[in-house]
Amino acid sequence: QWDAHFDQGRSTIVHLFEWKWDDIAQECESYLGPKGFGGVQISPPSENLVVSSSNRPWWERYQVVSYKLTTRSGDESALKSMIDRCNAAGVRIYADAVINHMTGMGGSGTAGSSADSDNKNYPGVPFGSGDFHSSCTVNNYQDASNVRNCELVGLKDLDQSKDYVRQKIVEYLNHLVDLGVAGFRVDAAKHMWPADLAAIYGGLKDSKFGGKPFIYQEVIDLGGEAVKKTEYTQLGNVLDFEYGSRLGGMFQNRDKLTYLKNWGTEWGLLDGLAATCFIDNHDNQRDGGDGILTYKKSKQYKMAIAFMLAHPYGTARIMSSYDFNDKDQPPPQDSQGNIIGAGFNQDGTCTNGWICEHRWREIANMVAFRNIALGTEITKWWSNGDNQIAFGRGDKGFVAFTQGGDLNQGLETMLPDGTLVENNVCIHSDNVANLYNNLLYS
Ligand SMILES: O=C(/C=C/c1ccc(O)c(O)c1)N[C@@H](Cc1ccc(O)cc1)C(=O)NCCCOc1c(-c2ccc(O)c(O)c2)oc2cc(O)cc(O)c2c1=O
Ligand SMILES: [Ca+2]
Repeated sequence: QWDAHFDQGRSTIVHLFEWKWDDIAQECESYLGPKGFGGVQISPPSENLVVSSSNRPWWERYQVVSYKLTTRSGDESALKSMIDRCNAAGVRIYADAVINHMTGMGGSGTAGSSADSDNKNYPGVPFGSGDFHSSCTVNNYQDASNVRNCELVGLKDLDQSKDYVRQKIVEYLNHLVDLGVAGFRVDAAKHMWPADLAAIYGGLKDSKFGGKPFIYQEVIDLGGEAVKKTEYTQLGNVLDFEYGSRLGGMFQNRDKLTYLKNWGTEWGLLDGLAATCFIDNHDNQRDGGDGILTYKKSKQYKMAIAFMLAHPYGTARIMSSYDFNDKDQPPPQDSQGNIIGAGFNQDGTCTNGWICEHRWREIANMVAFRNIALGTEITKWWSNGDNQIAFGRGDKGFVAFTQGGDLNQGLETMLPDGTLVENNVCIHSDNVANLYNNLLYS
């Protein structure tokens, strides 16, 4: 459950948030495969409530109505076709699995199923009131039972201790394994008991790539709560929210870059073998506060992403967003509520309101850097004791970062003599000229 099943020489996941299946298939073949991406995290493929009242907000995809595979991203045949095309391009697919709850609102879903949330009745599965916890509210993060056994913001809370509930969830996840997914991002894992998740993961078929599907669990733990991220690491990987929070601070001058010399578990991060790391995600890029770097602060964001991809720690995931101003804003859509996918400029950047961070040169090239450096450790760490650092990865690559003015320094590397195939990349932040070298040697 800790193995992402990446194709040989690939290592990074991109979250193509709210993309349609047909567009993902095309992106796998035309960009992600050729550029060496390892996998795509897709939005929840399960039927969700149509929330017209708020103009189809992004979070409607987390309002589960049934496990039927029809959403605004496409239907089951489009999903199957996309998975096959991406796997053929060397790009794995990880499905966002929303299995803690069902929608907290009544109405109908993207596959036409009805949801009667007041009576906890979801005929599309089917689930009935006996399959849910009582309707207490999650309101005390100091009480682990409250967090697991009550309703998160009104979402009806499934009781995964029940055999029937486990069976329906396992059936859903195994259906996706049959379609060829390589694993799952487990939404709101913090709100489910590790023992129940263990039983569910235990029921999963082996992936088509051999061994259990890759599991990476969303456990929002920034310290101070009863539920700990370490409770889930023996079940699979865990998305470490401290990673993006701490690194986002470092690349906003919160502290001196020199302190990144021991970046990893000494900073309170999970063991790298159990950690899926990221700078921002679909939720905290909207309401994570200023400490979370996003595409909106592109200079610092690119530096933080570059550091994440240059450093050997964890399994890296990058966010690919659409532009938004208010936190509920839906993906680009037409008047009928159909998602309008990205278009592409001559230079490969995206149009139609999509940011496509994964196509930014500095990010895409560092995805390649990470692949080239696989299996190597940090070598030749250098710092000026303040806000300038540099390090190599074995004899495969070398990077330098500065938040303290131009870096004029001879740097010792283990790189063989060779020709520079990528020139320097200068990132000019608001205050000082930052230079980070993205040196790729053939
Ligand atoms: O902002 C949102 C949605 C956020 C969200 C969605 C998916 C995620 O994976 C996530 O991490 C957050 N939702 C809006 C709108 C909303 C949605 C549903 C609802 O019943 C009420 C309001 C909102 O204002 N939500 C309240 C604050 C965010 O509280 C949510 C959390 C959450 C936040 C902080 C935590 O420490 C934590 O453990 C859980 O997880 C969700 C998971 C879901 O699967 C669906 C959800 O609606 C939510 C979710 O509302
Ligand atoms: Ca729960």
